[in-house]
Amino acid sequence: MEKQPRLLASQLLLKNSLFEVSLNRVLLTWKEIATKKKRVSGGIHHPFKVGTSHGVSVSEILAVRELDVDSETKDDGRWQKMPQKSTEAYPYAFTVSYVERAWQHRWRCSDVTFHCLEGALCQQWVQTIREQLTALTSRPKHLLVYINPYGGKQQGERIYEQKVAPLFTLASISTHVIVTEHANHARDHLRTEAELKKYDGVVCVGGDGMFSEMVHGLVSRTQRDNGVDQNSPEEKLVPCTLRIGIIPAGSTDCICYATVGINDPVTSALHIIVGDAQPMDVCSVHHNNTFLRYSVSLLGYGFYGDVLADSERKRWMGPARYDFSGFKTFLTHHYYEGTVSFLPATDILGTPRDKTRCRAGCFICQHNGQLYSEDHQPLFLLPEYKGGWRVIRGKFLAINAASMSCACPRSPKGLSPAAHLADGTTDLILVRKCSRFNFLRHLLRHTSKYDQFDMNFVEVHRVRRFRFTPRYCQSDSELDLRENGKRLFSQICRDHPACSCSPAYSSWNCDGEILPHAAIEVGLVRIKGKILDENLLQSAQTGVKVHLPFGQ
Ligand SMILES: CCCCCCCCCCCCC/C=C/[C@@H](O)[C@H](CO)NC(=O)CCCCCCCCCCCCCCC
Ligand SMILES: Nc1ncnc2c1ncn2[C@@H]1O[C@H](COP(=O)(O)OP(=O)(O)OP(=O)(O)O)[C@@H](O)[C@H]1O
Ligand SMILES: [Ca+2]
Repeated sequence: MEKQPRLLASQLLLKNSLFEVSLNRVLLTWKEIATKKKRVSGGIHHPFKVGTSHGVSVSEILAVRELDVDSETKDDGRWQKMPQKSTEAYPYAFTVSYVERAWQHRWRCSDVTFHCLEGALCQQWVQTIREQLTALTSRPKHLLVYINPYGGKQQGERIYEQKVAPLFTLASISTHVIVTEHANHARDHLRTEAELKKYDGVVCVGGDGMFSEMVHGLVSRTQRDNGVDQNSPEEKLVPCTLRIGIIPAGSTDCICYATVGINDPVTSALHIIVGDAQPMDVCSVHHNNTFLRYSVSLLGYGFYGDVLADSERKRWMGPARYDFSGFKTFLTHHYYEGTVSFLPATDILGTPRDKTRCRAGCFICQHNGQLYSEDHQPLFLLPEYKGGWRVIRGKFLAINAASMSCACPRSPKGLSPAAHLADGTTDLILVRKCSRFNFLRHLLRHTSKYDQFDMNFVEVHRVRRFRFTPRYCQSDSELDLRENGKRLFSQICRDHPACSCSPAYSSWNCDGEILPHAAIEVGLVRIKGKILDENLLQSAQTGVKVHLPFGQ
């Protein structure tokens, strides 16, 4: 790395030892200097350096503050005792709070306090570090925060107040906090009312459902403001300018886990404070040219649709509802007949079976995402383009489209471990009808190092678009799916009295929400605008940026 010119360098006291402390535009470093003298040839005494050098990147400094010179000082509501020696000889002090990397992708806030001989020097340090922080333009200063008090274990408000708000205050971030009063409160507020110009980002405290509300609110608002019709699957969307941060307080927290690597509120708050960003693929889901929803993680029909439908009735159980409904759905072992058509992504690097894992600054995302968002009309969108689409008919236990790995605490590697966060593709996983035993083997592999796709009843394709039509597709006005499903189920079973038939329809699980149609068309959202530089590319790829990178 190019050597940066020093902004400041001083000998300061830290925990009663003398340190050489130095700041340039990139790094703050401190290294201990021994106080005892070492005898060298010729009888000259030199101070010698001991201990290792410590360093923190300026981009990961959260705050700096001066301490009072009195022996007891009040700071941040906590009374602190100054070390005896420092108050005598080094009576001025400042504290730097910074990000420390802990175990398994966790980030923590650490403090280091340096003591100075003179007040002017102390102030110079504080002021210079503050200037460095102000120059970091990607950091948010004003955030709009939505808390779902009923997500996950219903701890959203407590998590925010105890773990997140103090960190935002420390980093001088002002917030406007809204505790939601009903489902879709955050979505509708973002879509219609929120004064978005006042903020540098929006934050949700909750699970994947809350994140989905933020995506729908922000994307819809941006399209409406720019006159874009979301009902047309071919329409390019205008990218959102605000980033979305997630503080995990849900049941699955798959978006958070798959982007940051852990569902830990403090880690997420620190990523938000330092202004980290990660673009994300968004799929649009349509039914007969009518827009239904966006999806960023899982679109699942069959197993995951049935688990969700059953678990919604057991919200009172909290996160355990998924295990209960998962077990029950596993035992029912329903399969569903239908046709899946898909457009494989042929022009890309990587496959769903390779060993690469998506990380912050992922090369594959940059390469493939760019291909997808460039301002030319891809061949497959031309009306005369017939080639390339593949059609598979069959009986499926599960049809899953994972636009990201969908890693979560239940499955740390996720539904599709090699899926990419922002490559403009989704991994379409087809699990055909098989025995319960084989399906259990497949499920179990999500929790181990073994490949869940290496089974003859499972196939996986990296796709740009796909369609699903259930076999017993009734008229397009299959609006009340559940009613139709029941009617059809009883009709089929009357036709085959001795069988243990599956119902004709499952439901689509779209990021944890049930969709009202079984027949759907899905495509990766394309974004308007030319790509001018790296930064624009980041947001242009996908339209949605979260505050969270992975792999640090
Ligand atoms: C034997 C253990 C096998 C464990 C297999 C675990 C695979 C787990 C894969 C999880 C994938 C999550 C994808 C994320 C989807 C989110 O957009 C969505 C909203 O939050 N969450 C869910 O729909 C929530 C979906 C939650 C699904 C949980 C499924 C649990 C299956 C349990 C099966 C037990 C069979 C036991 C037989 C003895
Ligand atoms: N005040 C509220 N009352 C009832 N429901 C709400 C409220 N605020 C938000 N919701 C809805 O609660 C649903 C679940 O929220 P959330 O995603 O935060 O938690 P979860 O479902 O437990 O977690 P996960 O999505 O990770 O499985 C969302 O669909 C959201 O629309
Ligand atoms: Ca993807």
